[in-house]
Amino acid sequence: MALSGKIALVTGASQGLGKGFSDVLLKNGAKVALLDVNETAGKNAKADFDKEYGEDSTIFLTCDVTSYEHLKVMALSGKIALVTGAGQGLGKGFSDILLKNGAKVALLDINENAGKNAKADFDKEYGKDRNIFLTCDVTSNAQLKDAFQKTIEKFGRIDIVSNNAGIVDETNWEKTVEVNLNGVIRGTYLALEHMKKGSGGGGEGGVIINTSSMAGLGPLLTSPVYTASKHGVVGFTRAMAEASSVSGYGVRINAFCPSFVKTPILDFMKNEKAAGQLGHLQHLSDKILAKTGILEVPVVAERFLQLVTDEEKNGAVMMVTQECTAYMNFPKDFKDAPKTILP
Ligand SMILES: NC(=O)C1=CN([C@@H]2O[C@H](COP(=O)(O)OP(=O)(O)OC[C@H]3O[C@@H](n4cnc5c(N)ncnc54)[C@H](O)[C@@H]3O)[C@@H](O)[C@H]2O)C=CC1
Ligand SMILES: CC/C=C\C[C@H](O)[C@H](O)/C=C/C=C/C=C\C=C\C(=O)C/C=C\CCC(=O)O
Repeated sequence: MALSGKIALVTGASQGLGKGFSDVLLKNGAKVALLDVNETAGKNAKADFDKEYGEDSTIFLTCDVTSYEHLKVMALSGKIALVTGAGQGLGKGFSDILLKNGAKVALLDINENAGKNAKADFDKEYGKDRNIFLTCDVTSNAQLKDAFQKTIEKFGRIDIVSNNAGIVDETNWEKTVEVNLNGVIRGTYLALEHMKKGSGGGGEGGVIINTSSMAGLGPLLTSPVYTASKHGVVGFTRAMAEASSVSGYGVRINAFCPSFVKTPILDFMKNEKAAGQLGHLQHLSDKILAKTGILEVPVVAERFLQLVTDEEKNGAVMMVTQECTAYMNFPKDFKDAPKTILP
């Protein structure tokens, strides 16, 4: 069992030599990601290997090696991800695209029903062993710590963390800050404990994506506290990214800023109870939405994957709107900041 604990990736793995190479790797204890452009043949090869070595020993990924982009995301084979707020909406979309591209995912959510339903959906699509659901409230350090620990116990390590859980509540605004900003800070610090390289940690590096919003870059007038929490996520992420780089942690930390996306969170725009002091501005919500439009989850998830896999990006802030996907250019120096000079 010389290859015990090793992870292999084989292209053209569904038949011929590729299948033979995969077989010998499996026989010697490795786990193998089987890549092939021929989906039927690939699934048949996986079924053969399942019988011989167990379901958990291989994954099959449809992959055309003539596409660099395609191959690059396949680099998620064998990677372990943890996603907060994964039961529905964007977090479920992010988990889906990570699983589709070969990662295993720990799904964390405070909502047990949503989390269990998401797990059941993913079990059908990707097999039971590639995800776990853990009930977890990101406002509790103890629960979040425990969820990181359980992910390590199940999958062995963590490579990708998506601090995504978020709410809109301008009435209980302290909770909005507690979930959206403090939850992201907690998740980032715990992720670094497990992922950072060097003397301070035994990790292997990785990437953290913190979900902010376009409301992290400019004001959303119906939701000032939400806006503040998301601006906080951008500032924290950028500073931590520099700190990670200077400290040699090998962990990239980026912020993700979508405009409105069709998920249940948008119901809050019509919910008077969540409007706090600004109920009188609620009639403007429809006008704002009509102006910006509403994105679909799979489109936004593709962009998220781009940010996860682009190894050049650390401290990047990606915005996603109907018009474009772009990285924000912030001034590097006070002297470069756009300004109006007063007499
Ligand atoms: N949908 C949109 O228009 C946009 C959403 N966002 C952000 O994306 C993230 C995800 O939002 P959506 O999927 O749209 O919302 P959603 O409401 O559909 O999903 C949020 C998930 O987070 C979970 N959650 C809430 N509080 C939690 C806590 N304390 N601990 C653990 N899980 C918790 C919920 O149970 C839910 O499953 C949020 O941070 C949100 O602010 C950013 C830009 C646009
Ligand atoms: C570079 C920045 C340029 C322009 C930004 C605009 O000026 C403006 O400030 C834009 C804000 C846009 C926000 C868009 C969507 C955000 C949605 C969410 O984060 C979550 C969804 C709903 C919460 C909203 C609510 O219920 O009030």
